[in-house]
Amino acid sequence: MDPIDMMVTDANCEYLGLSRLCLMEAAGKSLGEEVAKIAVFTFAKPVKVVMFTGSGGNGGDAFVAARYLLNRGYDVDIYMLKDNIHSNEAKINLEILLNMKPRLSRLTIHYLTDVDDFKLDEDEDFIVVDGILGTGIRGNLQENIKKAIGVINESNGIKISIDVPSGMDPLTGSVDDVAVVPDYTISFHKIKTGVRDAEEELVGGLVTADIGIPLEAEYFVNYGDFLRLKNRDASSHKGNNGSVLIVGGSKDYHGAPAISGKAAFGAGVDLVYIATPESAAIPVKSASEDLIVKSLDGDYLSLNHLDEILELADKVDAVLIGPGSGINDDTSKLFNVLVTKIKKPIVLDADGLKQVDISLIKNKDNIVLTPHLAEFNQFFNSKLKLDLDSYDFKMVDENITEFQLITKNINGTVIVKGKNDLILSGSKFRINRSGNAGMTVGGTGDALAGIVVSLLSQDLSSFDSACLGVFINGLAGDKAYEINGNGFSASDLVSYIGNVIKNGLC
Ligand SMILES: NC(=O)C1=CN([C@@H]2O[C@H](COP(=O)(O)OP(=O)(O)OC[C@H]3O[C@@H](n4cnc5c(N)ncnc54)[C@H](O)[C@@H]3O)[C@@H](O)[C@H]2O)[C@@H](O)CC1
Ligand SMILES: [K+]
Repeated sequence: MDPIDMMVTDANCEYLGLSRLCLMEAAGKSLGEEVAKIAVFTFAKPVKVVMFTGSGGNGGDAFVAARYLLNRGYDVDIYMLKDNIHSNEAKINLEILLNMKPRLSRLTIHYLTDVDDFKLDEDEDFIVVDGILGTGIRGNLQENIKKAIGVINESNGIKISIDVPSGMDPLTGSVDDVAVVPDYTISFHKIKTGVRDAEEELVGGLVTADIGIPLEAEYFVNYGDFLRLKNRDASSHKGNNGSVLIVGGSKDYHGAPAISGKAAFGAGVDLVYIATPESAAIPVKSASEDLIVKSLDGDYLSLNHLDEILELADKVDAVLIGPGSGINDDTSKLFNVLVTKIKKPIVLDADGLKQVDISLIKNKDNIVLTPHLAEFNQFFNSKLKLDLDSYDFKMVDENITEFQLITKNINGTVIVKGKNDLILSGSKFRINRSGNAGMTVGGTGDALAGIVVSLLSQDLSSFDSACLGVFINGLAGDKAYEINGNGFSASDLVSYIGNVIKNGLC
C-alpha cells in the first residue's frame, strides 16, 4: 500500500468513529505480540527489549507495545531520541508510561538527545525495536537519528523495525543515507510499497499485523482524502498551480462551461480557458471576468475549430470536453478527434460522453468519465442499476462487481453519479457518500466536471481526482443545502467549493 493511501485510510477511520488512538493501541498490541513471538522463537524465553523512539506515531506504537511486553514479563528500556513528541497519540501513550510512578513494572525511559558515546549493554540476549521513523519520514535524516541508526545496526540484538525500517523511503524502498537493517519488519494493516519492493536483506522477515481497520475506511472517500492535495509552494507563480481548458458551450447552452470554469477556480486552479462558439462566448464572458474565453466561429463546436483548440490544449495541464456543447454531427466529429489527439488528462462529461466512440478512449488511462446512470448505460451499452444504499453486503458486492465487469473494458476512470457515487478504475473502486437530493438541480454535473479537471491539472492522478472531486462536489452541495435547503442552484454550490476545501484541509 502506498504510504499516502495508508495515511488517507488512517485519517478516514476517524470519520467512521475509529480514532487514531484506537488504531495506535491495536498497532502497539500487535507489535507486542509479534515481538514476544520472535523472542520465544529465537531465545525460547522473555528477554530484554530495547526500544528507540522518534517523535511521531512510529514511536507511539513502541510506547503502547511496551505496556503489553511488560505484562508478559519482559524488561523494557526505552531510548527517546526526541523529547518533543509531535504525534498526539504518541504523547498520550508516553504520558501513560510516565504516570506509572512509583514504578512497579520493569521499565526504564531515557532521553537520548545526544547519541555520542552511547553504548548498549550487550551482556545478555536482547531485542532492539526501531520506532524512530515510519511513514512520516521527510527530507534528510538528522545527525542524532543517523547515529542512533548506526548504534542499532552495530548491535548484536535481534532487530525489529516498526512499519518501515527507519531511514528507508516508505514509497520506493530507496535509502538515501542510512537505514536500520532489521531482522524483521512489522507492518500495520498492509505492507507499505517501499518495504514490499526493497531487497529482502534490507527489510528482513515481513509480518503484516491487522489493526482492525475496516474495508469501509479504505473504500469510502472522506476528509482524509484531502491529504492528497499538495501543499502549495509559497513562492509559486501564476500557472504553477494548474491551468485547464474547457471545450463546450453552444448557441443553446452557455451556462454549463461557465459553471465548470468557476468550479475549477473553486478547486484551486490558476487559469481557466474556455473554447466556445461565438454565440455562447459573450454570455460565458459575462458569467465571470476570471474566465479566459476563446470565441470560435459559429453556433456550435465543429472540426473547423480543431487547430485553435489543440493550440490551447497545448498550453494547459488538463482538458474538459463536453459541458453545454449540445449534440450534433459536427460537434461529435470534433470530439472524436480531440480525444485521440489530446495527450493531456481529459474529463469527458455529459454531451461529450454522448458523442464519443468508446473504442477511441479504450486505451487511454488519463481520462475521467462522469456519467449519471442513464449516460453510463448508453455509453457502455449496458442495463445496470446503481444500488449501493444497503446494509446487505452481498447485494452491494454484486452491484459493484457488475459495474467493474463493464468498466474494466476501458483503462480510464469512471464516476457513476448516484445517491452514493461509485468511482471505478481497473480493479480499484471507491464509494462517495457526500451530497444530497437537492443536487438533482441542473448544473451540478458541470460543477463536478470542473472540480475534477481542476484537480487533474494540479497533478492528482485520474482516480484520485475523480474520488476527491466527487467528494468535494457533494460537500459543496451539502453546504448549499445547509444554507438554502433544496432551493439552491449549481451556482450556489460552486460558490462554496473553496470554503469546503479550506475546511476539509484543517
Ligand atoms: N492512525 C495512524 O496514523 C497510525 C499510525 N501508526 C504509526 O505511525 C507511523 C506514522 O506516524 P507519523 O506520521 O507521526 O510519522 P513517523 O512516526 O514516521 O515520524 C514522523 C516524525 O518524525 C519527524 N521526522 C520526519 N522526518 C524526519 C527526518 N528526516 N529526520 C528526523 N526526524 C524526522 C517528524 O517531525 C515527525 O514528528 C506509522 O509508520 C505507524 O508506525 C500506527 O500507530 C497505526 C495507526
Ligand atoms: K521504524
